[in-house]
Amino acid sequence: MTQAMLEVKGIDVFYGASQILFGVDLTVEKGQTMALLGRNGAGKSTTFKAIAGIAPPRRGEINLAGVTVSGRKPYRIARAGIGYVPEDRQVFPEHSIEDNLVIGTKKGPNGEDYWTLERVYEAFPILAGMRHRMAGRLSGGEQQMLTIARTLMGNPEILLLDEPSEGLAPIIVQAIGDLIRRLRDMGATILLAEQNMHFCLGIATHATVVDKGQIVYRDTIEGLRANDAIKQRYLAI
Ligand SMILES: Nc1ncnc2c1ncn2[C@@H]1O[C@H](COP(=O)(O)OP(=O)(O)OP(=O)(O)O)[C@@H](O)[C@H]1O
Repeated sequence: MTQAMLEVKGIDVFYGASQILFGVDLTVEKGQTMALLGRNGAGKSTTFKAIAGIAPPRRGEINLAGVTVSGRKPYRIARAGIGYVPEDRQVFPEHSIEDNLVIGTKKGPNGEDYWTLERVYEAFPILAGMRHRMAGRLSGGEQQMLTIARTLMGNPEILLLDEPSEGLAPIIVQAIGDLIRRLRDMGATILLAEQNMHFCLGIATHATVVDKGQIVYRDTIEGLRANDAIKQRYLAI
């Protein structure tokens, strides 16, 4: 049996006294692009925050390549190989694109150094063309790309993308989609949270649906595409 890259096992997450996640199970195998779908407020971002160690689960555990990472501080989880790209694009605005990328440079947990400045510029030609521009002067879509690129510079084992298409113009959404597809085709392991199911249908290989803090469905993306009942019930199309 192949070992899962990411295994979320029965996590309960609370914000203060309110329980937000109820026994969430989620598995991502190496090389999969898993879409985590659900309505606004369903618990997608909270699941990501739990994995990244920002909202530590009260029960359950999270394993990366068989090693338990839940309970560690966020920086140690990042160092273990979880590359988390939060919803709010976080760039260093007073620094150039190139400086932002260099700041993110790190070998992977097993010494991997596939992602170098050169390779990132190859994958993100739009960033290469303006490498000396201040990050604060980029558009929202360009900042989103820079945040993804900077996270890749840390050579993560798995990339967590929280609603990368949110608030962006359709043409930029398409460019971000093309980029994620390229990463997928290179064999990257990706967990992608989205409200926009249509965006995921052309990108993801698998889908998990969360509703009211519980997992209600998991299948291949083809399975989801063919399942009108699930789409209507949980994804409001
Ligand atoms: N810091 C917080 N304190 C209390 N409740 C919160 C907090 N953050 C989120 N919630 C609540 O947790 C639930 C799940 O939110 P979450 O952000 O995980 O949903 P989501 O599926 O990512 O939706 P969105 O698309 O809006 O980001 C919502 O009911 C939300 O109101």
